[in-house]
Formats: sequence, C-alpha cells, structure tokens
Amino acid sequence: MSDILDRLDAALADRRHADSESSYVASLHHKGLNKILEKVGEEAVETVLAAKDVDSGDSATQQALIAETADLWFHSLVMLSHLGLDHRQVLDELARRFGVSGHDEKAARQHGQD
Ligand SMILES: N=c1c2ncn([C@@H]3O[C@H](COP(=O)(O)OP(=O)(O)OP(=O)(O)O)[C@@H](O)[C@H]3O)c2ncn1[C@@H]1O[C@H](COP(=O)(O)O)[C@@H](O)[C@H]1O
Repeated sequence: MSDILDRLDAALADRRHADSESSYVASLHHKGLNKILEKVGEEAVETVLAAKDVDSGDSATQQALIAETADLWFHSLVMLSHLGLDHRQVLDELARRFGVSGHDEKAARQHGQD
C-alpha cells in the first residue's frame, strides 16, 4: 500500500508548483490552505454520507464509499503536503500506536492529567 502512497506523494511534490490550469494539485496549493481544508471537510462529509448509504452486499454503494474515501485520503495528503508533511509521518504514528488499545491509551492520557 505504501508504494502507491510514496508515488502519490512524489507526484504531489512534483505538481505543487505546476501550472494551475493543467494541474488540480497546483490549483489547490495556489488557492491556499483554507481551500484545501474546505475540500478535506467536504470530502469527509461526502464519505460519511456514502457510508450511511452502503447496503450490505451491494457493490455499487460499497464502491461509492471507496471512491469518497479515496477523495478524502487524497485531499488529506494534499493538506499534509501543503504544510510540509507527508504520509510517512502518519504511517509512523499509526505504527507507534499499533497494539496499544485505544481504551488503554485514553486511560493513560486521563491519568497523566490528574
Ligand atoms: N488522486 C488524485 C485525485 N483524486 C481526486 N482528484 C480530484 O479531486 C477532485 C474531487 O473534487 P470534487 O468532486 O469536489 O470535484 P470538483 O467539483 O471538480 O472540485 P471543486 O471545483 O469543488 O473544487 C476532482 O477534480 C478529482 O479529479 C484527484 N486529482 C489528482 N489525483 C492524483 O494527483 C496527481 C496529480 O494530479 P494533477 O495535479 O491534476 O495533475 C494525479 O496524477 C493523481 O495521481
């Protein structure tokens, strides 16, 4: 999986300063962080709506959710790229969390606040 993420991040870096007319990625960077965040929010909402529409066993609604999730991931990667970050830091964070129960992590956080 991370092969396509590596390739996509390389493409995002390459397209960052391209011509906005020919590159959607360049046009997002050109419009700035607020536009990119607006797209992330929009794609998050569309993902939630597509998930609510999934009919178990119905491949069309499942495919619609997959497409919306891909849009969300893509725009999230553009956001990271705009801020000088990339997917590797996110994967590292997921790796760091791997095997740590969310309940245990939350309890440790709350304990630390006492
Ligand atoms: N993976 C993607 C990708 N996924 C989704 N999109 C675009 O994201 C947009 C989705 O947003 P919407 O559905 O809201 O479309 P829209 O209505 O046209 O958008 P707005 O006008 O509302 O901003 C569409 O234009 C999609 O084509 C993507 N655009 C580019 N990529 C990758 O980025 C690379 C570089 O793209 P360019 O910069 O366009 O060359 C491509 O080769 C791909 O690998």
